[in-house]
Amino acid sequence: MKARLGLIGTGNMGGAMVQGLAHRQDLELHGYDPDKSCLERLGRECGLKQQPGPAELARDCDYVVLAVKPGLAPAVAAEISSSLDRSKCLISVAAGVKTGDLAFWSNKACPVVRVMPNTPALVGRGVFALCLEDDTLSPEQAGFIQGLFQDLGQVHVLPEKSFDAFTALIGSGPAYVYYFMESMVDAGVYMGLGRAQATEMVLELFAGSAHMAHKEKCHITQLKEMVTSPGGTTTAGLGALEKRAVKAAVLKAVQEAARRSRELGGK
Ligand SMILES: NC(=O)C1=CN([C@@H]2O[C@H](COP(=O)(O)OP(=O)(O)OC[C@H]3O[C@@H](n4cnc5c(N)ncnc54)[C@H](O)[C@@H]3O)[C@@H](O)[C@H]2O)C=CC1
Ligand SMILES: O=C(O)[C@@H]1CCC=N1
Repeated sequence: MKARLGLIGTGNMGGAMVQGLAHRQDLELHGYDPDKSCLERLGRECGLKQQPGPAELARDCDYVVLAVKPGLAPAVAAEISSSLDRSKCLISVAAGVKTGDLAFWSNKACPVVRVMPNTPALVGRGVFALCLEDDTLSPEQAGFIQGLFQDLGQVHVLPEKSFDAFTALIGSGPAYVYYFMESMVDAGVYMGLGRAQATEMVLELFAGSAHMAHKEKCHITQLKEMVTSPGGTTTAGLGALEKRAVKAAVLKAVQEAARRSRELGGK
């Protein structure tokens, strides 16, 4: 029998999960979102079954993914609580929202799993943190959930205390990478390259550099040194980055994101 997985909220993250899991023959995907346009598109493209509301979705599904904005999590968890039971599992991807609060809002009706994803899940290359600390979670449920997210990318089982750090670094991470990519493309345009061609070059620069870092297995600093000839162009460029404290700015950015994650969780 197919496992029934329901997504409450099919925006950027919920939608990415639906698209990433659409190929799985052993899953029946359900969705609810007040925005009917994204539900209908996912119905057409991915075979998502539309549900009339969160409570109906929770009643009909074995695994219920809460993919709404963190501020909506208390109300939605409370709304579905009477449709949940011990055989089901509530999975939240909401930034900052803690398992203890989710269990409280949903009246401890079923086990709760906290997940922090990132958007490359859309193309099967997400990085996920899973908090599997709820002791009412069965080994079968834990195994199923790990398998689910392994299908969407790389999985790290982490204690909940590491979630603010993971959220700040990896959940928000794609935005930092795209910010840096955008800056590189703008620099190319500033130096007279065409935007389309500069974009193509920068995308391959990132893809090739990441691929090389995976393959070569040496320290990232060594890879940087391989590019940096004494008295050459790279050391001139890196010197300008150091002068503007870009690494310190990156550390600060991740710290600020972690602070916001704690704030969203009410800490
Ligand atoms: N976008 C990202 O990169 C990541 C997002 N997250 C988390 O995922 C969650 C969703 O974020 P996004 O997908 O980016 O937001 P989004 O705004 O793209 O999607 C949220 C969806 O929830 C729907 N919605 C609003 N009220 C609802 C209700 N009562 N019931 C069901 N659906 C409702 C909206 O129509 C919207 O489609 C957030 O809690 C966020 O913290 C976590 C990691 C990464
Ligand atoms: O910006 C946010 O709050 C969400 C959580 C991590 C990535 N996006």
